[in-house]
Amino acid sequence: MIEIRGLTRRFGSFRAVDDVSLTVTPGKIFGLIGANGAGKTTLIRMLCGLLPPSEGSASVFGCDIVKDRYRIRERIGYMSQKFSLYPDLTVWENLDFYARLYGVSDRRNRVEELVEEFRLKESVRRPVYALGGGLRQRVAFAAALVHSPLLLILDEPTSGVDPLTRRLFWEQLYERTERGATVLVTTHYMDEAERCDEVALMNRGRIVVSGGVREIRDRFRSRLGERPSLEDIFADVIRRGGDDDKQELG
Ligand SMILES: Nc1ncnc2c1ncn2[C@@H]1O[C@H](COP(=O)(O)OP(=O)(O)OP(=O)(O)O)[C@@H](O)[C@H]1O
Repeated sequence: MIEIRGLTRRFGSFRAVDDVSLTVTPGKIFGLIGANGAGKTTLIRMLCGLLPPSEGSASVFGCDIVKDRYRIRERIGYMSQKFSLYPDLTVWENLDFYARLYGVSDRRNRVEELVEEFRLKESVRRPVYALGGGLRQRVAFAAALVHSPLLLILDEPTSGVDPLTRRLFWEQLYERTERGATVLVTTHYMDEAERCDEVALMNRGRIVVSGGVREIRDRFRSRLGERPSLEDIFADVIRRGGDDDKQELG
């Protein structure tokens, strides 16, 4: 679904993303984990065709992120950290706007479906500026799904939202993957990392651990005990300088 080979993005001499290679398997939830400034958003913006790479290459749905960027953008559902909704429009108008933008054929039905799924019924006539943070995130998530994309790229969708909304988000992500979609999600919540099928930990622009959650745990078992948490594993790798885990643990 996503193939990344040696992707690098420099800002001046600073490498925000540094020689990243990754594969995201179709139908899975892939978690990109890392502290603030690790390079997650920069990597995602390149994958969405919003920022050209300095070096390396990547493909999404087999489309090149530079040459075919417009085709990629049409086919993914991207929820950025930045506020993507129109504050003066109502919830319904925002969803309808995005449905129109993506050429959704039965707009009314699709918007109604999303209102139902994201429990927005009471808020449909309210302007977005008047909504609380959790509700706004729900609307932004619904907007990213309006064209039923097969790939969802979500940049910290649960940052600052209430526990109920977080649960709703995760239920939605499981449901989407069950229906065949693929999800790439960034987070710095470790409990959310544990909910993913596959994860990659980013530190200072580089991927320092990646793989299936179970497989990563197995790799670290001898070193960190019977059932190490991802938090223990990530803390251990970063403490030891990041890049050396593969050489040391094989
Ligand atoms: N346009 C830019 N110009 C210069 N530096 C940038 C630019 N965009 C990002 N950076 C720098 O690149 C680094 C990685 O930023 P990025 O936003 O990708 O990190 P992140 O892991 O997504 O963190 P956060 O969770 O805070 O968004 C940071 O040090 C940031 O200051």
